[in-house]
Amino acid sequence: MLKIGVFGCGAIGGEICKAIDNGQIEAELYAIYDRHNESLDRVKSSLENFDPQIMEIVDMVREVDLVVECASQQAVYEVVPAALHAKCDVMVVSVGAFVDTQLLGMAENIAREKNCRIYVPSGAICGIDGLISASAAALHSVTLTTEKPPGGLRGAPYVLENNIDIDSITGRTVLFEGSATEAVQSFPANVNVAATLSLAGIGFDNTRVRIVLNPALTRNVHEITVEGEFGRFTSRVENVPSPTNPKTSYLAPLSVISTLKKLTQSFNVGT
Ligand SMILES: NC(=O)C1=CN([C@@H]2O[C@H](COP(=O)(O)OP(=O)(O)OC[C@H]3O[C@@H](n4cnc5c(N)ncnc54)[C@H](OP(=O)(O)O)[C@@H]3O)[C@@H](O)[C@H]2O)C=CC1
Ligand SMILES: O=C([O-])CC(=O)C(=O)O
Repeated sequence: MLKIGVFGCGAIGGEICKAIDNGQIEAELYAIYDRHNESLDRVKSSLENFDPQIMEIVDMVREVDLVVECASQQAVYEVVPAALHAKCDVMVVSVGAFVDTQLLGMAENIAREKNCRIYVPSGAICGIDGLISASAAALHSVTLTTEKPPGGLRGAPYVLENNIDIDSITGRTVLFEGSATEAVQSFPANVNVAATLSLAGIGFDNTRVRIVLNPALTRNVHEITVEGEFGRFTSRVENVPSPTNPKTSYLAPLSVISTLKKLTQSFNVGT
């Protein structure tokens, strides 16, 4: 049975652990880690069938077959090289870290050398399957409009650096327009989806991103438009936010769970 380690036990990590524990994913939850003991305790007490060991990443990668990073962009720098050097596969959720071309190149090189896999789930967006299919021919443009209520954007570096008082904004307001490169650096915990789109499509510099604050919303909305030789598609998802982290949509952990299920199933549907 696939031995999994989960690095980061917040909104996403907690759901993944539960899905392994209740048998939705046929794997062993071998190890977990988080920098907060309360998060580790919360996850452990939610489990009925597994009693994972708490392990720092250096020890975790020696024991498991796959590490799931669901912590932060900063954690990707620690988790991905450690896993790959130890010949351990890795699934990355804080995908925005891959805007760093040195990190991305290094990860690809080590993975090739060690014959390991790096998995990036679709996360909180719909349409990655179509974009990947379309990318087999020429792509002309990829754009993402992310629209969130204040809780989904509060605390982002861009908001803090520009002294934007998001709680005083009463109407729908475009906060940011630019490349995915700038977007994932300015909103590292809000638009990792822009990085996933960039990696699947035409790269970080060519993927256009608009971030909109909408106090009237209760959901996190991501709308994607792709144009290319195949034609044109638009996908729109109205995501229920996670109860413990309003920045994170519930679809994100579901996407990780489904990607993990794919690894353990013999029959797989979708691009
Ligand atoms: N690809 C996608 O579509 C999506 C990606 N994400 C990203 O996924 C990641 C996880 O999201 P979510 O579960 O909601 O986040 P949470 O904040 O709920 O949980 C993450 C946990 O990991 C901890 N953590 C962060 N960095 C480290 C580290 N270096 N070492 C140890 N523990 C660490 C956090 O601590 P602390 O609070 O102190 O940082 C927190 O306890 C985030 O980076 C988020 O931006 C989210 C939604 C969609
Ligand atoms: O969960 C979402 O809606 C998107 C998100 O936070 C991210 O991509 O970082």
